[in-house]
Amino acid sequence: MWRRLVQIRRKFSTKLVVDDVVSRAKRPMRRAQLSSANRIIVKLGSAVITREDECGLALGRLASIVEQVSWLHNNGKEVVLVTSGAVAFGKQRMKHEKLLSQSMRSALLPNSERRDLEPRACAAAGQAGLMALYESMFAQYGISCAQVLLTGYDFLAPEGPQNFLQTLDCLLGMKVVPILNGNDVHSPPPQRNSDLQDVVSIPDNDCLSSLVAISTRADLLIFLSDVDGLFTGHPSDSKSRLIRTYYPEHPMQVSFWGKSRVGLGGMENKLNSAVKAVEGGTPVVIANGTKGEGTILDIVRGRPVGTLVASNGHSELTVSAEQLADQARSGSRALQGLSSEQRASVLHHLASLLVEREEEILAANQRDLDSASDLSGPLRARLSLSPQRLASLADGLRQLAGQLLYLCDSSHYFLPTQKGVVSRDIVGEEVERVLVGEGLELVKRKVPLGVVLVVFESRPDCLPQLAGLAIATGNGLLLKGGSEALHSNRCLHSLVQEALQTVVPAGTVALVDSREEISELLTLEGKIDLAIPRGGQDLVRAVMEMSSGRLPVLGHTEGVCHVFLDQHADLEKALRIVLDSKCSYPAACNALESLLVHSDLLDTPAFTALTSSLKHNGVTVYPGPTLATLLPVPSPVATLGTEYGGLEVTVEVVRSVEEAVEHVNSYGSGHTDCIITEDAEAARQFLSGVDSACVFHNASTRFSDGYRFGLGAEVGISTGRIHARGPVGKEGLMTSQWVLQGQGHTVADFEGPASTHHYSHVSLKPSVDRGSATNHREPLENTVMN
Ligand SMILES: Nc1ncnc2c1ncn2[C@@H]1O[C@H](COP(=O)(O)OP(=O)(O)O)[C@@H](O)[C@H]1O
Ligand SMILES: N[C@@H](CCC(=O)OP(=O)(O)O)C(=O)O
Repeated sequence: MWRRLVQIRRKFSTKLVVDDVVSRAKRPMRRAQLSSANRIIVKLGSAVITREDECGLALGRLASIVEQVSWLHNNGKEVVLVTSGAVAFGKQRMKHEKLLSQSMRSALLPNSERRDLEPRACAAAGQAGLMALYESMFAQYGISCAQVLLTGYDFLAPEGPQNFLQTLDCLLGMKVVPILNGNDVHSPPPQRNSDLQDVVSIPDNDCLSSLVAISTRADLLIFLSDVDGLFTGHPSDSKSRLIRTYYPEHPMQVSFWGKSRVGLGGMENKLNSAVKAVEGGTPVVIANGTKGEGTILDIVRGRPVGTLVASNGHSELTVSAEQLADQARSGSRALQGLSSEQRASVLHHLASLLVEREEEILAANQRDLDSASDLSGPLRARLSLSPQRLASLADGLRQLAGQLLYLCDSSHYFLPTQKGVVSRDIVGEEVERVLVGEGLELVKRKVPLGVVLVVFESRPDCLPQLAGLAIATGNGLLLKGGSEALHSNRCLHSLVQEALQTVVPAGTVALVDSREEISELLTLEGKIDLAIPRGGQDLVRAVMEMSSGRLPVLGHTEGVCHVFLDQHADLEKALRIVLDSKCSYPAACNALESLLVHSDLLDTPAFTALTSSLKHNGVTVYPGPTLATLLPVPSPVATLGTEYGGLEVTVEVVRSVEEAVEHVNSYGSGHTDCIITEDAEAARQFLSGVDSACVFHNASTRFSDGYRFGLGAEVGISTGRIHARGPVGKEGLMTSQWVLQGQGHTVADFEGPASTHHYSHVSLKPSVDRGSATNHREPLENTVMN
């Protein structure tokens, strides 16, 4: 059929049209572009049309579909409906008629002797019922519809598909919704592989829709069926996964099992038809038409519903989300196979590239800044890179590399050294070694998580930090940066690739381009081990929603950081700390947002000096409700706990350390909070009372950072309460593995009446040699550890 259609089209179409199809087919298509689709074909499978209990049509969902189609139609879109269900609905009607018309004798005949319901007759009966329903439903929205029944001749006749195309053009021009179906009455009963069928019959409506989409040069084809989309295997198999995006240029491994209750084609056929449509220039979404109210509108709005089958623009470099995850997994294994010296040298290489290629990086960054003229001050600050920033990123990477190389001696457990280097590699590092019983040793060692996905906003400087941490810890990494930092991220990523390429595959650290890949990656249970959204709360929430509990998510959320000025604060320290916390980088999440002042300080020159110095540095001060009642200031802030991300700060009054602690725990975000005081007891109270990831005494909140903590770099700052809290460095990307080394031991040797061994559980000193989980060790008591 396809071959013949192409032949006919070649014969009758102008060259211009054929070229147009080829160039349309090569256009890469993303979900977001679907909102500009004008001509939309919506195909409804038989299982969408009819009820599961085989008792008539599914009126509720048909009404919802008609409502959505009408909305699109009334908003200027050209919608064509392709409806199946005539045979399935007709069968239900005919069963009833047959029962009424047959004699008692034939009703009692065994099944084998009864005549089957003739599908063509069923189609004739069902089609009339269907159309009557569509007519009355569309009429509710003031829309007329028309029936167009097609056979293979309409496409393959010598004069080509002109006849029906002209009809469709005319109907669409008159704002009538065409409702198409195969003309089953004029077609032989469907028999696949029959020559006759290839000539006159269209195998099914998936195929028909695809032919119509190509011939009418539709912008979008939607297949509504009774499953959520294309799965890797049978949808009810728990191991199967919904494929979010399918690029025909990179076919994926999919297995097909059966059809819907009443469907004709099956999913394999649907996918083949979709691929043909894509080759003809029309992207396709396969989605569930049996659930949800707004599936069609969601698809047209570009939401991640169902499976998008679309061209990736024939890019050799584009691979599916799943393939990206697989490549990162192999990359992680390759990294783990390297020595710590090798990984350290990759980090040094990357550090040098950041400095040597400064000009190239800053030029790419400038392109982003130029096209982000509408970005607010704080976001612009996050986006911009500088020679100093690149130098400190390079420094951080060298710090990370340095941490991979340490000496072990008897007086200091780990010391950096020039010679006699022994690896203290975090990959495989022993954390515990226990003699379980005679000859049976248990080792707990650190291993990388595997594949980590980080979604970050605005800040391109995250990229080398994240890549550095992944390289140091042997993790594969998938990165998705904000579109505003596209050029900077691409440039920095190419440098990471350059540093990596001689030792591990390029896919070890991959840059993900599109949002839909993210929504697909976030469903890849078992392929991605941790997702880290690094940005505002909206991003964190969106990532959590998209993964819907399938992947662990490490939330890096907002930073509503406080500084509390106790009554025993040293003014000179207070001034330095407050200004540094607020003004050194106001867009950072560790910047000061709320200043709490002890009430005893209100009428002192110290307070006046502090507020005027804030004003002098361009900071706008917003009074809290208590301050507003005590001083003649403008009206108070509407809400406490705001993250300004700019040169603004809330100032509020508290009467004691307890009140300060209470305030921070109520309005803070659990990020970083600081007390400025010379009173050791007040400091102790604050540090033990405040329940945040980082609590400081007499130090700027801006220290809350992986680099400044000596972690080399950070994945983000976790305000969650799991083991990775505060600035998350290498440790946050590791998990552990237990290794048990026995000599034929059984549990029965230790437990039960015939036991010969007993549990000793003696702690041994962990080995510092990587991969030495089997070495015999001395008991911990006998070894000195500083
Ligand atoms: N890999 C797969 N992914 C999704 N669905 C599949 C797959 N393999 C088989 N199917 C079956 O395909 C059916 C949908 O195809 P089909 O019967 O042609 O539906 P329709 O009547 O909507 O055209 C589903 O009900 C599902 O059971
Ligand atoms: N012309 C037939 C269509 C059969 C068909 O293709 O069904 P389906 O696979 O459910 O889309 C009918 O109306 O029943």
